[in-house]
Amino acid sequence: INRKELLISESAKMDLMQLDMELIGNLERYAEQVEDKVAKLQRIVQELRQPLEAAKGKEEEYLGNPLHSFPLIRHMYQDWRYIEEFMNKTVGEEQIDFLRKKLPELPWQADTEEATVDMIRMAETYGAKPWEMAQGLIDNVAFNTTLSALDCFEIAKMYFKWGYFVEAHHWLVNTKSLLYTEYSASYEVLGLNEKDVALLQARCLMELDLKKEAKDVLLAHPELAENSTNLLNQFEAIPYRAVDSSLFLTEDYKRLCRSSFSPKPSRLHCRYNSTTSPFLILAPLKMEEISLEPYIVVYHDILPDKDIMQLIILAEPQLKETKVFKKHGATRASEHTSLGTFLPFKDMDPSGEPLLDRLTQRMRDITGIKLSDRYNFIKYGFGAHYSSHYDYFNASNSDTEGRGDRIATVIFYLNDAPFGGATVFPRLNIKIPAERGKVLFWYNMNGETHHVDPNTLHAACPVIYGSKLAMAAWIHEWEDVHPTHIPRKINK
Ligand SMILES: O=C(O)CCC(=O)C(=O)O
Ligand SMILES: [Fe+2]
Repeated sequence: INRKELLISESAKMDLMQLDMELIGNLERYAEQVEDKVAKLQRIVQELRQPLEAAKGKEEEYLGNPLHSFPLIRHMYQDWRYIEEFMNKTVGEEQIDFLRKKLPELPWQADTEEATVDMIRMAETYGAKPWEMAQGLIDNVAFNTTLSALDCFEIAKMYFKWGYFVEAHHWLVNTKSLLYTEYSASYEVLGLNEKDVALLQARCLMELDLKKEAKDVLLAHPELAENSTNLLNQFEAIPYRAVDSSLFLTEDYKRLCRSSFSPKPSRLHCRYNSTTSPFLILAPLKMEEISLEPYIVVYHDILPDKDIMQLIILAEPQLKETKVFKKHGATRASEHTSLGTFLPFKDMDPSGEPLLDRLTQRMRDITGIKLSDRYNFIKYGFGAHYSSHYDYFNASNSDTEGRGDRIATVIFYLNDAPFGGATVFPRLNIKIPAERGKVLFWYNMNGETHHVDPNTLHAACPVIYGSKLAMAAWIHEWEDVHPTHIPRKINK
């Protein structure tokens, strides 16, 4: 398994499940071996006890019989030595070894942290309450799964780390109620105990200035009650120093992503564009103008199913992690969690070239301008997102050299992402649901002045269920742009 792909690639997760199954089987064999030893020990206990039980109350008479005293002496001399040996013998060493060897292949702490951040991003973006999330309910999508007390505790700890004490406290309350209601014999083994939960809960309450409540939590716990005053004083003396969260979700982003926000039917009507290319006079185009400044338009039904299928077949085997990290002050935030690949790629199936050429030509017919040489195929799985960003660089770099900045963006939607996954423009109150066959096009820069337009800030909402397949491509300023085809300020 490529570690980094653990969170997003389905095949990596499949491998992980396979390994989990193997480890469970191994643990079961271990338990059988231990059981076997226990069964033997219990049988021996019973056998050894029998003669003594028989002698109870008539010990002298019993020992007078050499047929009794001989076995006693022999047994005492011999058997206990063997029993000691047997007791000492470890069982299931093979299984312990197997587990030890597999440990390095298991997810690491960083993987768990990232997965926890993804869960929190889902909860925050879609406004899912801890108990809803624990029941598998996110933004009105019901999953057939639940979170355990251990899962909830992890989320609580992450919130605490960031100094989100109210949220941490909610998740701790949830952890507690799961601790009590669930069959929890295994929690002790798995390192979760009520004491730790209560301690963190008291700490949260102190940070929230709820001293009395904090004390009550400690008093309710037998191991903490005695020490409660001390603990509270300690908490008070050293206030917790929170670590910056790496979420950076704006209210507008959250509002737009939620299913409670449905895109307004655009007041601008669909029209048939037959101006950019003679080709389109014959085949008019269904276009939906979403905004005039910046110019944003959605084209419907211009990607045939056959092409979509072929694109997916081409790209799937090539998908790699495309995580983009951006520095936000002192922390590195994962901006973008998805799998991706550029098309074309080296040694691509030759049938891909004509397909991509056809797409480029199609977009040129439609928009009047030529897309860059490469398409960026993206696959977002559960929780995968792209946080708010601009597509322009507004700086010179290797991408802009000789061809200018990304003046326009095209997004092809290659499947339906019915739950989450919309593209949103938080500053424009615009939401484009990810629907198969649609093409979204917009200008990042003013068509005349080439000034970058900060209102083009956009993002991809986290995917709640299934995956989202899309393809992005960019048009650069000086790259075969036919200025007559750039819409002028239409609304004047
Ligand atoms: O997937 C989306 O909806 C947006 C992707 C995007 O903004 C990008 O690739 O730059
Ligand atoms: Fe973008």
